[in-house]
Amino acid sequence: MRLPSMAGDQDGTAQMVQRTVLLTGAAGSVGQFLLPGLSEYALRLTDLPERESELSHLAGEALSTEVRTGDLADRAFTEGLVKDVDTVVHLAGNPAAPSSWAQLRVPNIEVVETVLDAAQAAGVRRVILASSVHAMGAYVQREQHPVDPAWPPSPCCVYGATKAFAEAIGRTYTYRTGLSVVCLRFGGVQKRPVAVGSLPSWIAPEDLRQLVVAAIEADTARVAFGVYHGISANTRREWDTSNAQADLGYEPTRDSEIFLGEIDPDTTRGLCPPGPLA
Ligand SMILES: NC(=O)c1ccc[n+]([C@@H]2O[C@H](COP(=O)([O-])OP(=O)(O)OC[C@H]3O[C@@H](n4cnc5c(N)ncnc54)[C@H](O)[C@@H]3O)[C@@H](O)[C@H]2O)c1
Ligand SMILES: O=C(O)[C@H]1O[C@@H](O)[C@H](O)[C@@H](O)[C@@H]1O
Repeated sequence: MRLPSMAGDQDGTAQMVQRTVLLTGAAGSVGQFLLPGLSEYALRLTDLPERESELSHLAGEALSTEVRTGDLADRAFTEGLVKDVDTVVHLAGNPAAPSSWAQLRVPNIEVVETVLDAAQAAGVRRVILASSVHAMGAYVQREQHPVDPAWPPSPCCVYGATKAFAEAIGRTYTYRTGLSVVCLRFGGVQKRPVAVGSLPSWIAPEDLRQLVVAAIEADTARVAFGVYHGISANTRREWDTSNAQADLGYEPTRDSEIFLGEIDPDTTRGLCPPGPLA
């Protein structure tokens, strides 16, 4: 599958241009599942300096893959990183739920603002934010589902609240600057679900790749801003993905149910029950 974008030449002739996609947090768990789906793009992979060897390994021999390491909290580094980029797929952050505000403030709040600000200043077309079902986890914990992505955020933990904030600041950037922002609320990104409790919110690597490519490719005139649940076609799903189908053409193909007979019988969901904040 080729995914070219069309751009006008100076003489008016249409030309195929390969998009440059910046993947942050590329050495992380989601990044490694996602990368094989992005082979049609010119890629810029980034992560912290201590992950440089993993990044170089991931980049392999591919000529169109560039590696840059640094801390996204460093504004000057991030400003340089987003130059000449078409789409930022922003995965970097602290994915641990529950975590304390002190552990989340910089990676999940300040870095998001830095990335959005640098991206809009550099003329980036779209930023895709890795959000989470934890932004809506309290609905599921109260058995209110399927969760409609248009409902107000109802985080089950501070981690989920940082994701809801990221969605809100993303929407602010779209409104004020025209930067397109697409927020994908991933469920559990795993090769296979680990327990019965994670069957409803599993997203298979294949569906993750399809969803992110669809989010990169969606026309900005149609989708300036959007929030979508990133979940496979699970028999037990508690997350409405119909707007992802309507807006992005997302057609998940995997169902966690096929693993039922071979996983841990624990029915605890990955979401956070009420209790102390962290
Ligand atoms: N793993 C899941 O199932 C899941 C589900 C929902 C949402 N998410 C979200 O997806 C994203 C990726 O999650 P993951 O599981 O791959 O996490 P991960 O911890 O495996 O990877 C995150 C990466 O971000 C990098 N990073 C963190 N702070 C950084 C900074 N200041 N500058 C540069 N790099 C930095 C880390 O070094 C790491 O490699 C996160 O935003 C997470 O909240 C993950
Ligand atoms: O980061 C997250 O949001 C994810 O964390 C994982 O541990 C959970 O299994 C998954 O359900 C979450 O969606």
